[in-house]
Amino acid sequence: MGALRLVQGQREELLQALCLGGSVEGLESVMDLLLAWGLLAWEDYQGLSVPGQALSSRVRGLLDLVCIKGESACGLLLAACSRVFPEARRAALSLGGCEPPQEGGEAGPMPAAQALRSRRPLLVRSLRRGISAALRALLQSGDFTTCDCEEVQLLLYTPSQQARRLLDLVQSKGESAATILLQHIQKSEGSPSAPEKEEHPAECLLYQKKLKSSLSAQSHFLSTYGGMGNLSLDDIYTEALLEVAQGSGEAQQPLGLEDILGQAGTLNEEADTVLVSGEAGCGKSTMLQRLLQLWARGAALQDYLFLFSFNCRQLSAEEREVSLRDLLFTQCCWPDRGQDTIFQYILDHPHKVLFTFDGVDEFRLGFSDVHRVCCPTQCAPVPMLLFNLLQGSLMKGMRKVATSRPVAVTPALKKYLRKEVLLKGFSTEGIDCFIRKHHGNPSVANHVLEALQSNTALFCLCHIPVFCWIVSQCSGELLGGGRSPQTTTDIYLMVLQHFFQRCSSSRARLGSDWVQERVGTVMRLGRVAMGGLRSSCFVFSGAELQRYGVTEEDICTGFLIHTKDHSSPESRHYEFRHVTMQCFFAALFIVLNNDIGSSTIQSLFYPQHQQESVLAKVCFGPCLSAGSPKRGAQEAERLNLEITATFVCGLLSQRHRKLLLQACPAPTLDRKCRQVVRALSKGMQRHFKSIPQPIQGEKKSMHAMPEFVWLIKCIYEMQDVAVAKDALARLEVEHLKLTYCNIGPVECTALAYVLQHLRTSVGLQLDNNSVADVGVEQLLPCLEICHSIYLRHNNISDEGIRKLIDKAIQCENLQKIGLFNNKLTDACTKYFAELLKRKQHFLSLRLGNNYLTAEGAEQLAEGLRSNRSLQFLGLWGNKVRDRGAVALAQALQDSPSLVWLSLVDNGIGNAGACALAELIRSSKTLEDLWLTKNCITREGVEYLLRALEENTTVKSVWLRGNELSPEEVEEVIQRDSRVVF
Ligand SMILES: Nc1ncnc2c1ncn2[C@@H]1O[C@H](COP(=O)(O)OP(=O)(O)OP(=O)(O)O)[C@@H](O)[C@H]1O
Repeated sequence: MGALRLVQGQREELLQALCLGGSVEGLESVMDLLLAWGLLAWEDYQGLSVPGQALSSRVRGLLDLVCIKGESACGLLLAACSRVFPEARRAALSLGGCEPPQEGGEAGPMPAAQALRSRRPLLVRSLRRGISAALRALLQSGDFTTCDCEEVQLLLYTPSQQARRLLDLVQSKGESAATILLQHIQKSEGSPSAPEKEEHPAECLLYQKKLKSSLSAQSHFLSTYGGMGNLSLDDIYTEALLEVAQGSGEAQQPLGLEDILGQAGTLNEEADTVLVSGEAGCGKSTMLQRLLQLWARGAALQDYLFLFSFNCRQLSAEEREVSLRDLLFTQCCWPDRGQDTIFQYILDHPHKVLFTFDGVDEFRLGFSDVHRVCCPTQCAPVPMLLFNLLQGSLMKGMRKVATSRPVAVTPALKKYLRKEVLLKGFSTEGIDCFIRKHHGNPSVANHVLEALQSNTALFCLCHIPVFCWIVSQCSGELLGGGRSPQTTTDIYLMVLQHFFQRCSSSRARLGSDWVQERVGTVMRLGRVAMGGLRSSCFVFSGAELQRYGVTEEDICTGFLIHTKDHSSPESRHYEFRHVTMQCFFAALFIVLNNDIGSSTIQSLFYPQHQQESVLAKVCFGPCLSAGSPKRGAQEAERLNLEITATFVCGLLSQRHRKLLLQACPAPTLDRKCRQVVRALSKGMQRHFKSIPQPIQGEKKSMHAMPEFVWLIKCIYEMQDVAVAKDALARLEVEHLKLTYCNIGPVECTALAYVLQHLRTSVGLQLDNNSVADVGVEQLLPCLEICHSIYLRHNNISDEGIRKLIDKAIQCENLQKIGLFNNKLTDACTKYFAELLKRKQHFLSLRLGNNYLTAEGAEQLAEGLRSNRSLQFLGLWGNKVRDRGAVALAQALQDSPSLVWLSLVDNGIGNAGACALAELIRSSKTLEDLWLTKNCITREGVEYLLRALEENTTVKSVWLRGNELSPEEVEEVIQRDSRVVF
């Protein structure tokens, strides 16, 4: 198809691709190339760059212009797009095969202004990091004024945009300015490190020293360990699992700490903010703390001269309006001298500065990009300043690392992210390593690890570092022989007891009535916790605590710790050791307080329907002074309430009845328990009501939202089979979809506990979560009820498969397994072979994008040979090569059931094609054979064509991306239309 028709036919797609993410970078890079290739005259370019014009109208203008200019102009546009677009965007478009004009073909020297145009894409790249030096050269030559320099360096521009503004301005100044610039660039290219080897002013170096020593001191200890032994971060820090979030299109590789700021997973080159997201207690703050510590020691991120670290919990307490300068110097680190020089240096060298913001979800109002602050000296409310820094309106080019819980990562924020990294807690090896670090004594560590091995539910909980910390902290209680914890409530009750024991005056063990003895402390801290949650308040002044009646003795229990670095050092401030502990105390308060009525419990379970803060009124009452609850996007607040609700369920479980009766009469507990059960049941019903009627021919399917997973976890905490059964009594679906729901091992335990009570069998789709081998093991109890299980992209290895298949063989209903994109190797194919031999009603096995080779295929073939039911076999993206393809084809030749086989991208050549031709010849059932992206030549295709002549059932053989010339492709299509390219 001609280029003009390609552009006209894909106008909408090109428009979208050039406007993607609202960034002008794509369009401007394309225009750079078109200017360089001479397609755009200078006037055309200026017409398309009118300030204030919307990006989409600029793109439309460009598309109109190239269409008017005709076929070859369209060809160049497509060629430019194919150079600029990343692979995923290119793949979604048809960009033809137009070649750009030969570069460097001009005869003889050309005027400098013209050279700037024809070398523009290169010059933009080389100027990006040396704008200041180029401007200095132009100032010195008198071609530029200071006004010109300021215009180029507007903070709103990205470095590439600044480079373009510079080139445009030089063009408009004429030949002399262009000559100076070219000379300057040639000189700096001759000594490439020259502009980079900038000397830092002495004041900056001194300030850096102060910043480093203050960060070093701040990051030495972990706050959870405050006052409990002297473990430093160095002694206890354990690597947690970091992964690039989905959407970058890259394979999921574990990341190291410094990779957070590296290139891997970048979605938007022009954005500056990297977001690390993870659930409560999974280690976000600790990870940042480690990053700061490494920078302060000179062990990481040394490209950054300054690192400013902010804790959003503390920032959100700042009610004054502040400027960027205040934020750096007053809130972070005060420079002893040369404030102006340092601040100017920061403004001039944004790429030398790194900001970290811990817990952006802790701002009462969610991220918003409505109000703009672009001037570094303008005062604004702190959240506004922070949001402008994150989105790059303020201090463009300065890198930021922010952490947040996933709920607060809204689409509005995502737009401005350079990339998103997921923090997934400890791996199994991480748990082992943490526990050994925590317990200096190896024999205690071994005992704790043994206790965990024998209690898989607890072991799963330990993947979340904060739980791992509690379990380690309470090793005495854990090994003491009592009932081993199963739920999060169990382990928080354990830590409650542990802390009371620690501060008990007598060394003797607490008596069995310890709750009764300590109920006063529990209620006072509970009231503080609850009031704080409802107003997103996590830091409390001494005076506030006094108003709640909190005593010195209460504080000594250790649940509250001093807040580090609070802005008003004259008065002490406190916070709970971890926010989950605050949630737990709030839950204790709700359960034990006689005055709490049904509306409170209701507002806990229906947060979206809450009226003006019923809980706040109950709990804060007259004490409510600072920060009354505000309306707004309070997603993180909702998450804390959800955690609290989960604890409420756990506390109301029959298992803890005896303990709580010490502090609360039975009728009160009964009443609350009934209310909670009703709320859970109603919550579930709300979900079921949202299930759409199935379209004809499709299965009745429910896509669960994260709230569904939370309700399931609440039910699990209650540990009451009757509640689980009742909750699912009215769920009638054939397919339950729980994709992208942050399901890890802990959630798997809860899901299996509840879903095993489903009345009819379901397809359980858990794709794109973090189930892993431990999670697979937890899911086994509900495998009986599954007719299909999909676990695509879940970090599962051969060990997980061993356990899965062991159970699957015994499950009558199970007919389909999907394991695309995990970590499976040949070591697991013997299990699948066994499954195929033993289950003669099994229908579908999909193992694409794993690490299977010919050896694995041969083992699988053993099972296929004796199976009479398999219809779908997917092995896309493995490496079975010819030997594997031959083994599979031969094993499937007598299959009476095979309908669909995919061997896409498996390194298969003509020998494999020849064996597959035999399969085509003999099969009476095969309909689709996928052989895309292999290395079959025309000879191999001939075998397939001949076999097709003898087969009437096959509908398609997919062969795109093999080794055929365009003429051969054309000829083959003519021979048999079932061959698809
Ligand atoms: N990498 C780690 N190494 C050792 N201990 C860790 C690590 N990560 C977390 N912990 C332990 O877990 C506790 C909670 O972690 P942290 O506060 O970093 O979680 P978070 O994700 O920031 O939680 P939240 O979202 O609730 O603020 C830490 O105080 C520490 O005791």
